[in-house]
This record gives sequence, C-alpha cells and structure tokens, in this order.
Amino acid sequence: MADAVNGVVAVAVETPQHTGLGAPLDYSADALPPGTLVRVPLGRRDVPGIVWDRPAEAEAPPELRPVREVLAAMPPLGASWRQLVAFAAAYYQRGLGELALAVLPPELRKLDDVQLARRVARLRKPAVPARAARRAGLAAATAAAEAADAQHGVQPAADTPEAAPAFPPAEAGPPAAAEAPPLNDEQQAAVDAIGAAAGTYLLHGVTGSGKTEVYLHAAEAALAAGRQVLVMVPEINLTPQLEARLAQRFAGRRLVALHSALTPAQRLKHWLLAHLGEADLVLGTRLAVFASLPRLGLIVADEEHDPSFKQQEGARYSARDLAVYRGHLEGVPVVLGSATPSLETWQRVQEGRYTRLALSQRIGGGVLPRVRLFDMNTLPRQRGSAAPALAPALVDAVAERIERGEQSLLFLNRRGYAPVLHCTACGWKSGCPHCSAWRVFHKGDRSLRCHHCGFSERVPRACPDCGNLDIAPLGRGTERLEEQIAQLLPGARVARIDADTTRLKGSLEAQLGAVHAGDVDVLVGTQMIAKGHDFRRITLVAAVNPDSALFASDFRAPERLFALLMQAAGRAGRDAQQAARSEMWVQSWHPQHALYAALRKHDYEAFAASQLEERQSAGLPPFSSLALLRAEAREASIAQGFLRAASELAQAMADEAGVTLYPPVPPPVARVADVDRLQMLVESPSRVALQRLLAAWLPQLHALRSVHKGVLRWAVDVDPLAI
Ligand SMILES: Nc1ncnc2c1ncn2[C@@H]1O[C@H](COP(=O)(O)OP(=O)(O)OP(=O)(O)O)[C@@H](O)[C@H]1O
Ligand SMILES: [Zn+2]
Repeated sequence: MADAVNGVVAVAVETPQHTGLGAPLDYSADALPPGTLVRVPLGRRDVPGIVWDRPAEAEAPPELRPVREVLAAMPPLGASWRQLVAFAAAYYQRGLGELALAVLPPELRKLDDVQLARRVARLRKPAVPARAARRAGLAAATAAAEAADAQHGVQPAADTPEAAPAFPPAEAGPPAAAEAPPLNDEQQAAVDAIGAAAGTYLLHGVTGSGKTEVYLHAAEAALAAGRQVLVMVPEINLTPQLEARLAQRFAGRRLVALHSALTPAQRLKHWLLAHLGEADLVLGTRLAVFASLPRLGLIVADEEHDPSFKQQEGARYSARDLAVYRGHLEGVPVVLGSATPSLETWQRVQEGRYTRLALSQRIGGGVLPRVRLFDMNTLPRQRGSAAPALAPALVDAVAERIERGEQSLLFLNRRGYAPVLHCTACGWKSGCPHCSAWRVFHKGDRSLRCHHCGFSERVPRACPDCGNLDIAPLGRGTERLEEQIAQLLPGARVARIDADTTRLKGSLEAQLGAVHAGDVDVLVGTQMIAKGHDFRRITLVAAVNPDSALFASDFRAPERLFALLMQAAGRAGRDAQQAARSEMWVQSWHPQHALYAALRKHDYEAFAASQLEERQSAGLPPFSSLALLRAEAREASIAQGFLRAASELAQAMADEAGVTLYPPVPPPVARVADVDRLQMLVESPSRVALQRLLAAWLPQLHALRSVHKGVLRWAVDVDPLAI
C-alpha cells in the first residue's frame, strides 16, 4: 500500500453512475495518507473525495489535475473503515466513491478545513465542570432544550450551550437507578462467551428473556477495556427506550445516536464524536454500521431478523450482514439478538459458523402467553354483511382486562380507516390514478391517500363515476378499528399508535409514555407497537387480521409473519406476576395452518426447520444467492426490453457459471407515480459465482441503457429481501 508515490494519489469521488466509473481517480498531490478528506476537480466542478489506497505498481497517466484542498483537520478514515466500504461497494455493486461519500454525514462535505478544524477542536475539549456550574442558574431555562436534545439522542456535552453539569439520564429519575440486576445463569454464560472470543454470536432469547441486559453487560466489558461499542436497532422508534437504558447504565460515558431523524448538524456532530474516539457508545439504525470507530470493541444488532436492516434504495446493503463482516474484519465480537432469528442466521448456526447463546426463560420465570387461535368461520354471519372486525369473545376478553386494570393491545398491520372506498351502485373503487394500487381512506382528515406515491385528495361526497351518494369503506385499518373498539367498549380509554399518529417529533414517546403510565386501556396499532417495547401492564395481545400474509407470493412472507406474531405475543405478560393469565389471540380464517400451530407452541425451532426444508428443496436462500435487477420506465414494454437485452448479454456467462436468469416480471405493485417497474431474478447456488457474474455484467448495462433510452432507472439489489 503506497500513499502518494511520485506525488500521485488515488481519490474516491462520487462519479455519476451512468459513466460506469467506480474506481478511485488519480490526482497529483504531495504525500497524503489514505483516508484523508480532500476536494478535487471533476469535470468542471470541485467535488469532495477521500484519498484511497493506491497500488504501488499502478501507472499514473501523464497529466494529472492537482488536489484542490486537503481537509487535514480531521484524522484520516482508518484502514478498516476503508476496507468495510470497499467490501460493501464491491458486494452490493456500487461505485466505491459513491458509497464511501454516501455513508458520511452530508454536512461534512460542505465544510472547508478551517470550519472543520473549529468543530473538531470544540468536540475534543474535555468537560469543564466550572463552566457547567456557572451555568447551573440557567438550568430551568435550558431544561426544555435539554429534553429536546435527549430526544434527538445527543447527551449534552459540556462544551455546548445546553450543557448540564453531569451526564443526565434521558429519563427523569435518580441517576443511581443505573444499578444492574444480577444476571441469571444463561445471561451470565452469554456474557462470558461474548467476552471470551471474537466471533459472531446469535443471542437467541425468547421475548422478555433479558437480551438487552446481556448487551449492556457485554458493552460494559468492552468499555472497561477502553473500546467503543456500536449498538444497532432496526427502527428509529426503538431507539428512545434503549437510549434511556444505555444512558442510565453508562452515566459518565459519552453516548451518541446516529439515525436519519437527526438534524444534519447533529448527525455531523455525532459522527465526528465517534470518529474522533470521543464517543464511547454509538446507538443507531442501519446507517450506523458505517460509523468510523477507531476503538471499536463490540457490535450488537438487536432484532437482527428485522427487514429494516436492509437499505431499500441506493446501495441496498444489509447492515446486519455488514456488521458480521465488520466484526470479522476488526476481530471484535458481533452479537445478533432475536427471539425469531432470520433463517439465514439460523442456518449459519446449524452450520457451526455462528455460535448460539440461548436465553430460554423469561425474566422472573413468567410463562409465554397462551396462544388462542380464534376460528373466524364460526362467527354467525348476517346475509350480505361483512364479518365483524372483532369476535365477540375477544371483545369480552378485552373488557375483562379493563375491569382488572390491565391493558390490551390490538395489532393490525394496516393504517388508515379503510384500504379502499367503493360505490355500492356502480362498483367504482378509490384507485390511485398514478399507481396500480388503491387509495386509502383516512377519516381523520377525510382524505383519500395513496401510500405509494403520496397522492392525496379530499374524499368525494358522491361517486365520481355515477354520482351515487352511497360510497362506503371496504375492509379496515387501525383508524376504523380504534373507532369500533371505542363503540364496543364505551368508557374504555383507547389509543392508537401508527405512522399517522406519530408524525410529530416526540409524539411517539408521549403516547408510549401514556401506555406505560397506565393511562390507556386498549392500544390499537400497526407493527410499530408489536416490536421491542417493554410494556409491563399488557396481558392480552390480539392479531386482528393476520391471514393475508399466509398466501403472499414472497417466499419470505411466512418467516416474517411468524416473527411478527411471536414479537407481538412477546408484548403480553412481561410482568411475571401477570404472565400466567396473559393471552395472545389470533383471529384467523385458516386456524389449522401449520404456521399458527407452531406459533401456538412458541416453537421457533420447529417452524425454522420446516421452512428451511422447503427453502432447500426449492433452491431458495439461504441455500442459494439471489440478486434482483430492476428497471423503471413510463411504459412496461420499455423496461421489459431493457431487461430482456440485459439477460441476453449475460446468458452465455450465466450458463457457464451455473447462474440462472429468470424472465422479467412486474413486482406486486407494478406502477408507482406513473412509472412502470419490472424486475428480473438472478439466482445461483454459489454466492461467488453470482458475484463474479454481476461484476462482469453490470458495467455493460450502463452502455446498454443508452440504447434503451426510455429507461428511467435501473438498479441491482443483491440479497433482496422482498421479491
Ligand atoms: N437478570 C435480571 N434480573 C432482573 N431483571 C432483569 C434481568 N435481566 C433483565 N431484566 C429485566 O427484565 C425485563 C426484560 O428484559 P429485556 O427488555 O432485556 O428483555 P428482551 O429479551 O430484550 O425482550 P424483548 O426481546 O422481548 O424486547 C427488563 O425490564 C429488564 O430490566
Ligand atoms: Zn399513487
């Protein structure tokens, strides 16, 4: 690895994708260590870049343009960070510079060296107690600002105006609450194993078994050894609770959050704190896997099975898979936690590549809730009317809970009032004019809204086709369920949590707070509330209408449904005192389905075994590797033509390499915002063969596209999650 041999440096820059250039470009400069941020000319512009490793034997072209500016104020990005980025770019088939720059905080590229130097100096300043004490008088005035900041996940540092004297826990309460409960034997064994050797661990713990406590202890050991800890959760809404726990436990340590809801300035600050080694703990969503952490000692991915760990645009990376790679690269333990591991992870455990650490008991010895499959076919039906949303027996069970002062959770994975409106006279339905999808009826603001393109209109008074005044909702979403349960149980305190009720900053925390405080009897919501939360008073969870996923075309649909229902069940009876009478209801038209049978026994292993058997005989992941080539155009035929031509280009290579190219097909929602989409599956039993084919094939597609001018976009998704 030579830096700046003969005054030449390689610089990773964001080259436009259509040029097909992905490799670093050469520039002239005095010796600069790899990882240094620079600005270089590209075409007629100056663009940000990162000095990259340059093979010593590489020849430099005769005329080189000079590096324009060196941002020396920040230490260079380390070798392992560069290797992680290089691996991800190659594996997910993106340009190196494109990916490298995309995973840095966007604000960073706007700064010049002087501005950067100022920020770095400020962040490096140690805490000054005297200044903080002087400011103590301002405490009341700054309390609100602090609370807001805590929500954004930054712990006040002593050098910011809103600084506080000590490192405050994010939740009100005495700082001494940081004491850890003694671990049980299984927890202790898990912590010991993680501390003993680097490697990938599956922390396989039933819901409420104390997985988080294991993360905290493992983190404590890493911190004590002077290392940094990276903790990843799949969704932003799971951060506040974990953040509060981390902040309490590790008072005195610097904790930063990294996720997309931060302001650009916060994201830059947090990222810099991590990169400078000032932050001890980084809590984040998938983008945090690329945080620069010079002292990294432990990586945790909580709820590792969650599809949100996969980025769905740009470089479609799996943060879970990259975490495993990163751990391997840096020789640090990686802990993947789940009650329902992904089948990929489970298979690797079976193969002995990951170590399973089991937490088989709930904390306090509570049992898992009894699963009751309610057969919807047994409900008496009035001619012509739809089945009721809720079985009367379930409503009674909820009423019983209310009488006892316990809470119930009704889970329905569909927001809005009704997924579609229709005219009872002419059959008109509320389709989206721009998408192959229905527009959802939202009663709150009386809108018809497309969840795919965002197109929204006021609900028409009469049928737009025939003028009939009788237009009615079909099916139900959380808004309607909330209304129905309130009608069925007058006086009950019903709350709803979904993407619509949590749009405003802080509203989710406030609503969860009300649930925790016991101010809610019945909680209605989407998957948002089914995962992760440590509710203490819920003794009944009901899946109102989970069947549709049983028959979805995606081969991962059953795996996902099972995980979601196990998670949802896990929200009930988390207080051991109440566990014995806690229940999970599943309303189903197909109660005999094997998936529900496994759910009833809380038998993840049996479910996983049967799924893996099916996958193996069908040649599906984890027994094969997939990639999806997508194309978009105004007309489906144009996208089709491009994918067909692409397929022809690859056919000979594919035959030789044992890779199968499938014909292009439309995805479930084929048209979005007036654009038609098609996708083509590429499959191989060998990951290496697939990778080789993609690397040789995709660069040719840039040229191919210029022939197929109507193609708006094309992209490849390696290890796609949704097919
Ligand atoms: N050894 C222990 N002794 C006493 N309480 C504990 C212990 N370990 C964990 N707890 C408590 O038990 C509860 C459940 O633990 P935790 O939230 O870590 O479970 P989990 O496995 O992460 O749950 P889930 O996966 O369902 O979200 C928490 O309130 C936690 O503080
Ligand atoms: Zn639409």
